[in-house]
Amino acid sequence: MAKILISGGQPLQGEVSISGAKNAVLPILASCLLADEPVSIGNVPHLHDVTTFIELLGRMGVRVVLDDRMKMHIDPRPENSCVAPYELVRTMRASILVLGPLVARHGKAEVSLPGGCAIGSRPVDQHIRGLQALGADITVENGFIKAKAGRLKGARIVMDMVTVTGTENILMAATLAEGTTIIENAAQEPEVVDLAHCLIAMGAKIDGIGSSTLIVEGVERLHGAHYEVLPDRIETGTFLVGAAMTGGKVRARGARADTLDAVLQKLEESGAHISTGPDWIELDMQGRRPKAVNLVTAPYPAFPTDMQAQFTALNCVAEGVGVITETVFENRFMHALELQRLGADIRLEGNTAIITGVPKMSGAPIMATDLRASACLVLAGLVAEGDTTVDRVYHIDRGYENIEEKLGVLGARIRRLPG
Ligand SMILES: CC(=O)N[C@H]1[C@@H](OP(=O)(O)OP(=O)(O)OC[C@H]2O[C@@H](n3ccc(=O)[nH]c3=O)[C@H](O)[C@@H]2O)O[C@H](CO)[C@@H](O)[C@@H]1O
Ligand SMILES: C=C(OP(=O)(O)O)C(=O)O
Repeated sequence: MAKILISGGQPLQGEVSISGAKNAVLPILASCLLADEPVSIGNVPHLHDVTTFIELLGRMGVRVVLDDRMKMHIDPRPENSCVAPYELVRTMRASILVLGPLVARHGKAEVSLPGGCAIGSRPVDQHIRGLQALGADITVENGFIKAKAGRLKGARIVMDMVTVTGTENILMAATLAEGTTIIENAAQEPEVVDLAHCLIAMGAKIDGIGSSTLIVEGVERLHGAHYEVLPDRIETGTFLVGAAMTGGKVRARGARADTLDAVLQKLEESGAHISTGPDWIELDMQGRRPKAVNLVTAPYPAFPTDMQAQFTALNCVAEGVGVITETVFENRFMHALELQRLGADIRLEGNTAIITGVPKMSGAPIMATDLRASACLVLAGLVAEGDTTVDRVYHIDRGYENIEEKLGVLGARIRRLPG
């Protein structure tokens, strides 16, 4: 299994370009199943999850071609199967996003239950309930969600909790339903907004984008379109935290500051100087050690759970005591044990981590348990004295494009050791 080796101690300095957002491109790829013409997508990140999603679309007979300008062309027309098999779904939860489009356009879908993962149980009851409200007949049998429907019918759906992919699945299905669908307590994440804009480019009628109430007027068909994916706010935040932890100065190019308010606010609280432009964000720590920050994760626009692990790493080497509370997933502190192996002082109390910053951590072999945990361990390796090897880096490849190359350009001493 490949590992990443980091020799700590170098401040991150320079410019890094930000890739398209994983959590936007995956629902956008799923939305192509709704169209009856080819769709092209730009700013597609090279990620393991994208490859898996393309394989999943391929199993459904969808043709996906990458042109020489790195635009992806997706032709959904030769559909011949509506099954998302376990071996693909189990490696990527976002596979559940084919459920809404398949049932809306083809009136049938069989999607393997995604199951639990390292960060929590992650049920899909809200996806199922929402699609049932639109008229789909859904059963769960032999580990598969089996859905059948005629043309879906618009409905008012109040989500029990804010769910990102749940909102996306229902939103996509509602675009082809007859009549009006109102989704209350909808997720407001920038990736949901990006999906809505892509659906509009394909001919959907959606109001309330970016708010907690989405109103969808169903249309007969969605047509082809071209869409450019939003820059990845979590990748951006990860590099900025790296700069803050190492006392460095980094400019993230192709980044969107307006999607990162809560994160930038916490970085400023940690002592960083932040400047922004229309498509860049610069963080300057001026060689200082960060100050510890307190934060609570919650749905957008509050602090994102996908940045929690990275800030846990920052607090490990900060001045003072930082308290981090995770409210979105029930088991998202797996990185704490690994950080302790590097010498971090972390006390876990239920869904809260109390972190007392230490002046120095020291390198050790550590193991990634999930995507953002692996990013946090790489960041910790950048400041730990000596060598850190992070094992199971396949997690990081799910969501970060060329992370070791990008960090290398910023001056980190990092390389991949083949498995
Ligand atoms: C591909 C993608 O976009 N992944 C993101 C998405 O995951 P994902 O969409 O899976 O996360 P959700 O927003 O659905 O989860 C939020 C909470 O709702 C619960 N829940 C969700 C659905 C449901 O039917 N029932 C239920 O109980 C979950 O267990 C969790 O506690 O949003 C998360 C929260 O911002 C991010 O961490 C993930 O990176
Ligand atoms: C949890 C994440 O992704 P996923 O929902 O795809 O597991 C993430 O991006 O941090």
